Amino acid sequence: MLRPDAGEVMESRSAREILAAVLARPDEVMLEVGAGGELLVARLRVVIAALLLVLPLANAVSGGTVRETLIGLGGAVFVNVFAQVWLQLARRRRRYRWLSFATVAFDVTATTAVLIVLAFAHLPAALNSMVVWGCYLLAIVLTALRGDGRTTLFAGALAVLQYGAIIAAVFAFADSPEHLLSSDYGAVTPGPQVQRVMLLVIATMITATVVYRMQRLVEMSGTDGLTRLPNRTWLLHRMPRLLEVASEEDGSLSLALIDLDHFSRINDEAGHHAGDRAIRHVVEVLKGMTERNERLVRLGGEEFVLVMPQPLGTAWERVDAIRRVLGQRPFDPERGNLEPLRLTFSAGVAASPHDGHDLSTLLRRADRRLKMAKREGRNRVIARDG
Ligand SMILES: Nc1nc2c(ncn2[C@@H]2O[C@H](COP(=O)(O)OP(=O)(O)OP(=O)(O)O)[C@@H](O)[C@H]2O)c(=O)[nH]1
Repeated sequence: MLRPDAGEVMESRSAREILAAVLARPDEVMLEVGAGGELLVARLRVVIAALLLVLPLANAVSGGTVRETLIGLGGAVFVNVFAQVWLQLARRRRRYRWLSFATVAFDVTATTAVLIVLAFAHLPAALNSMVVWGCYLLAIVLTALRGDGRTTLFAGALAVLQYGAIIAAVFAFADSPEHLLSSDYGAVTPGPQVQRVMLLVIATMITATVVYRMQRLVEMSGTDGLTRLPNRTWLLHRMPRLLEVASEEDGSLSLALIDLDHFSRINDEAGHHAGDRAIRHVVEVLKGMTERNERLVRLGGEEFVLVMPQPLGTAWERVDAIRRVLGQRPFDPERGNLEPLRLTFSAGVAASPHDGHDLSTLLRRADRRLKMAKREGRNRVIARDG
């Protein structure tokens, strides 16, 4: 039977499942991607804030009142100070879980604050200034870079609530219809305001869909198609953070490079399809033996990595126990009169901080030990050089 590929699984999700995915905390790889997005948004905010400083000066030069210029300048300085604070916090990637919610609240509320200031100067400006209102849309759309559907829905809900409150307040404060007429901004009427609120809702839905799609693509790019295990991309994205956490907690992190022995023989004798099934059989056994805090990754071909939050000695014992269990569970090729085949693997283990502090050093060490295990006759696990 053909397995549906990841793309088909993605398409067949119900609306409720999609909503649940958008509301869920993103996976670790997506959080890493989102932290990069937060930093990008923070840098963009610094540039926009710096441009805002020019506006009050332009107002002064073009004959604006001193009061207007000072209010504008005060607002621009306020936004610049916060933009710098958000940038410094975003540089400490993923240190603060609340950061993206705080920055989203800031972006939306800063827009609302400007509309309120405009309302005090000229009531219709609060509801008919397209440029400032457009900042709500920007705040919502930019949440796509954070890759977290929860911040998108938060931005949308906050924008709708705050703008809805401004609409209610403006209509409540306008004593007569003339108060809602402006030569610069036109007439303020309820119809277009409802449309604007609808546009905010639509922008939120579109952005949430983009986030959902991005999350699924990242998930697919980090998943191996044959075994559904995390793949090399996942390892490259995730390991630096896992190593960082282990070092912060003064713990060890071990990595076992596992390579099936004489696997080409299975392909030669039983065929490529049986080879695929043999790989899935091995993965089933390995997955059955791994614990909740361990991660099994398919690096490529018949090569796997097992990541364990254990020191070197314990990790060696774990992998050797898995090796013995695999030896007791032969693979049935279900073809002709071929007997069940006993599959074995060789493995090299390396650990942080014992053997190194980064992924490439650990992989190099583990590979050296794996090669030694192959040379010494296969079906063994080696955790030390020489
Ligand atoms: N069926 C199948 N075969 C694969 C897959 N990926 C890699 N292989 C095969 O795995 C075999 C790996 O062969 P080698 O790297 O020479 O090593 P080996 O035969 O396992 O021998 P040693 O590693 O030296 O013990 C090749 O025949 C590949 O075609 C896969 O996804 N499916």
